[in-house]
Amino acid sequence: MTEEVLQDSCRLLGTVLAVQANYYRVRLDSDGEMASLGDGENTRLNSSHSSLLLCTRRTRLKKIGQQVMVGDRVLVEEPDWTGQRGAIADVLPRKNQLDRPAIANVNQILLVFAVADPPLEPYQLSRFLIKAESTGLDVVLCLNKSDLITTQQQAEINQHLTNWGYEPIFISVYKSINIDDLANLLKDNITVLAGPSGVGKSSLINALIPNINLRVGEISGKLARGRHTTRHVELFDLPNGGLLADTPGFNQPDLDCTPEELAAYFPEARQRLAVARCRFSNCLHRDEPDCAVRGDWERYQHYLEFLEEAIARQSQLNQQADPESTIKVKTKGKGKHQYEPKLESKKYRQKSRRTQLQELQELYRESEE
Ligand SMILES: Nc1nc2c(ncn2[C@@H]2O[C@H](COP(=O)(O)OP(=O)(O)OP(=O)(O)O)[C@@H](O)[C@H]2O)c(=O)[nH]1
Ligand SMILES: [Zn+2]
Repeated sequence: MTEEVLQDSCRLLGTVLAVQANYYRVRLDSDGEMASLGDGENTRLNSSHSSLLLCTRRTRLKKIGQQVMVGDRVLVEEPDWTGQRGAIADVLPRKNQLDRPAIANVNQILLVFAVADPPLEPYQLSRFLIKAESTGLDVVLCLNKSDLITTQQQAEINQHLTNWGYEPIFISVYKSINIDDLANLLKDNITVLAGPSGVGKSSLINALIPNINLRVGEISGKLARGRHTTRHVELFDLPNGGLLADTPGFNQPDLDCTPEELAAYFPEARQRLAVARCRFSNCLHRDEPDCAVRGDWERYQHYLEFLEEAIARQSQLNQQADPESTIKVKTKGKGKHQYEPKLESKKYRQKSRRTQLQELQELYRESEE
C-alpha cells in the first residue's frame, strides 16, 4: 500500500515517535487527514496536543508478525480524540531501518562538533565523519561555538572542510547564530544526532526545541543523556517540522569497516574514483602502481592511518584470536582450543548481511559501552 493510496482513502497517517511497552506514541500528519471524519470528531483540531495518540497494534499485525518501530509510517484507526488513543492498523514499507537503535526511515545524520572548547581535532572529526559516511545516509556537519573564534579562523576551518568535501554549517547556540538555517536542514527529515561530548548537543537540542524539557518530562521522565543512558529510543518533534533522535555522547567511534571499504567513506577519494580508475580493482591506494586515489589531498594521511587500523583489525579477525571479536574460544577435551562463532552475538550474524546502515547501529553500541 502506498502513501498516496492511503491518503486518497482519507485514512489517518502518522509517524511512530516512541515505543513504550505495548504502546506506540504516534504523531498524526498535520493536514489532509481530517477530510473524511464526520462532525463532532473535529475536536482534535482544537486541542494543541491532540495530534499525538497513544496506540496499540491491531491483532492482525501481531498475527502476521508485523513489528512496529520508531520512525515507522503507520495507518491509524478508531481514533479516540478525547482519550487520545488509537490503533495501528498497518505499517507502510520502510525506506530503511536501523536495528540499534531501532529507528526506521532515517534520512540523515547531524554530526555536531565544536570549533573550540573542546578543540577541533582533525583526526577525531575524520573518524566521526567516516563512521557517519559508512551508514550511507546523508551527513550534515555542524560546527558549534563559533562565538569562540574569529571570522578569520572560521574561514580557515571552512577552507579545510571544503577540501575534505564538506560544507559545514557554523552555528553558535550562545549567540543564536544559524540555528534557523540548521532547523531548515532538519525540516521534513528524520535526523539522528551524533557528536563527541561537550560540543553542545544538549544545548543545541534545547535551542531547536525550546519546550523539550516540558515535553520530555511529560513523556519519559527526563531526556537521558551521557554514558549511562537507557536504550530508550525516541524521536523529538521539531517545531518547524522534522524529527530528531538524540544519541549519547561518545568520544572515539571505532572504525570497523574493511580496508577495501574505507576509501568510499572519504568524499575526496570518491571524487577521484569518479573520474579515474586504479589499475587494480582491489587497490588499497597505498603504494600500488597507477593508483587514482593516492595523492596530496589533505586527508590522505588520515586515510593511510585509518587503513592501517582497518588492516590490523581484519588480520586480528582472521587470526580469530581477538576475544572481543565475533569468535569465541571453546575449550575441548585436553586443553585443545577450538574457535567458533559466538552465536548469541547479534553483531556476528549482522556482519554476514551487513548493510551500510547497520554501521550506525554500531556507532550507537559504542556510545553505550
Ligand atoms: N561558547 C559556547 N559554549 C557553548 C555553546 N553551546 C554550548 N556551550 C557550552 O558547552 C558546554 C557543553 O554543552 P552541552 O550541551 O552539555 O554539550 P553536549 O554535547 O550535550 O555534551 P555531552 O552531554 O557530554 O554529550 C556547556 O558548558 C555549554 O554551555 C556555544 O554556542 N558557545
Ligand atoms: Zn588506488
